[in-house]
Amino acid sequence: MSLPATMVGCSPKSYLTADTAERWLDALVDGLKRTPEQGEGVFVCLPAALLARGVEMLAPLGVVVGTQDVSAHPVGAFTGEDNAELLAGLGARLAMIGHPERVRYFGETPEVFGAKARAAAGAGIAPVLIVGEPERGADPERIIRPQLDAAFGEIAADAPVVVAYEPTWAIGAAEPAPPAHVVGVVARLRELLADRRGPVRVVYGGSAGPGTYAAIAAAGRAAGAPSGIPDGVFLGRAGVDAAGFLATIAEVRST
Ligand SMILES: O=C(CO)COP(=O)(O)O
Repeated sequence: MSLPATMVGCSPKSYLTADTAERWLDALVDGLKRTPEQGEGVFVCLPAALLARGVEMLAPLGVVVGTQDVSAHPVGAFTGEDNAELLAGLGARLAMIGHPERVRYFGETPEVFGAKARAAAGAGIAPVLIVGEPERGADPERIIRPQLDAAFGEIAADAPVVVAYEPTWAIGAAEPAPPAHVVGVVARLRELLADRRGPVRVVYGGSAGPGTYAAIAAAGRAAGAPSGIPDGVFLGRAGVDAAGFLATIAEVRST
């Protein structure tokens, strides 16, 4: 599977209901249809219950649709689970793995993340690996290396992956991580990812919204570090507001 060169996306987490999801999808379709690029370079990671509807509405515009989770288990007697074959068959091309909210609220471990990455990649779904240090001031590389290893130990070197740098301390925060910090970590991440043989994209997430990508890109240029500029941003709250998501998409496309 190929990945778009630029990737600007949203995980609406568990903010949506049946009604608000329909309005959100309608507003995205409407906004994207007004742009020449339509859904090119846009991705969404939806709750599994909204996957089929999201694919139906957004995939025709070229939006890459994925999920926020994937079962670590195969097809079989695992009540409540959404196996990777099922998700892939419904049109999922991405699956988020390793989000700190999965650790905090659901007790997921690096072993579980590895098993989920294996299941996703085995079904042709690109893992969106969420990595980042838990506290402000912690050494990002010391944390990120084992996070990457947990997944890369389980998937082929040529499997496509998206790496979302999301420092835990910047998720659900008042502001995103400082742009210069993001540039430094993303530049190092690209070095750590250099031996991947398949497509790799690096995005930034954590209180991102309109203005975040432009600020990071400006910091990367000012530092003379183009490799520190991510391939896009990954929104949570700010993207649940369709206007905020569309504004961010326009900004990334024009930066
Ligand atoms: O966790 C996130 C995306 O996965 C980001 O969430 P917020 O943008 O709401 O901080």
